[in-house]
Amino acid sequence: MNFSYLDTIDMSPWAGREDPEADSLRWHQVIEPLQVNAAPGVALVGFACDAGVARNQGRIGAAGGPRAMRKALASLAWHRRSPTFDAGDVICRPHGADDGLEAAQSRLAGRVAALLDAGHLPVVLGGGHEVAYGSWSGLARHLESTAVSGEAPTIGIVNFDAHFDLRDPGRRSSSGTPFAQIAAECERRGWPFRYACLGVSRANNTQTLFERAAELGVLVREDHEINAASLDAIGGELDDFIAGCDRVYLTIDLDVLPASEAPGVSAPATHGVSLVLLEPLIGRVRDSRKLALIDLAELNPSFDIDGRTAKAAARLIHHVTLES
Ligand SMILES: N=CN[C@@H](CCC(=O)O)C(=O)O
Ligand SMILES: [Mn+2]
Ligand SMILES: [Mn+2]
Repeated sequence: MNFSYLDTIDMSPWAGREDPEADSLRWHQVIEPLQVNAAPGVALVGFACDAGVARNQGRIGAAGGPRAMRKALASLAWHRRSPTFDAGDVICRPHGADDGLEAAQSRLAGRVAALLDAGHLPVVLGGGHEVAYGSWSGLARHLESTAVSGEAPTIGIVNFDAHFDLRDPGRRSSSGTPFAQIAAECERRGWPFRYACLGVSRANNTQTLFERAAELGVLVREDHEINAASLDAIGGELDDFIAGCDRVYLTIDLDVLPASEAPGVSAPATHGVSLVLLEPLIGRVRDSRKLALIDLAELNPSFDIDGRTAKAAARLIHHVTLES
């Protein structure tokens, strides 16, 4: 692992309220900058990038997502036991006419793979949903290097999203293409492609995307299907999906939340799936013991209202990293 970046980790977002009473710690008082040979724990990595959103004709600003998520997380109460680290940012920088997206995704993959090799649970803070291709590539790199020769790992992708993000990458990938890119990469490697996309808005995904999802055998649940009455049944489907996978990659596009709960995204959802419904489903993924990697995408602080979306993201990070 190349640890040269460890000296540059910016801990300035980790500040906030301090209570004088005992057992009153908050995230900012516990989180540490990642060190070489640190004990395995949760490792936060920022992906400061919205080049994929720009390519996808979206509202840019997601590059500010990692800092806003850290600041929202800083003051949340600490209820964990194992260590938590800030593993710095991967920053997407243009080089001349190149917006730098592929290079940034590749650097993210390297960092995620190294964190996994060191036994950490990476939580990647996006960034547009182009983060997913970098995140998954890191897990793939890690599994490749640890797998018994010739064995194809079954990575289950659980995506909470109003969108499939299965657009044809054609000549240019974007925030709308990561799962099509991963499907193609799985095919190239002879690996199974297992994808669950929950919270999809029919009104915001074309017929072609629904057809592609069907061809790829995607487990789909639309936004309006996820309600209090269906929650247990959909949770059961999720459990069955996970049972068929070796490891799970959980990716949360914050635009799965209703626009009132998450206004600070590129493409706010008119219907969405409320946090109240999302949390129990995410809890099932967490408790599966197969969760290897998490990312949160599309937080765009420039469109947020009163930090609502950043707070929702922080709450989800808190929830998904809770120990039983
Ligand atoms: N990350 C994905 N984005 C959506 C954007 C949709 C929109 O802008 O309305 C997609 O490509 O489908
Ligand atoms: Mn989306
Ligand atoms: Mn998405």
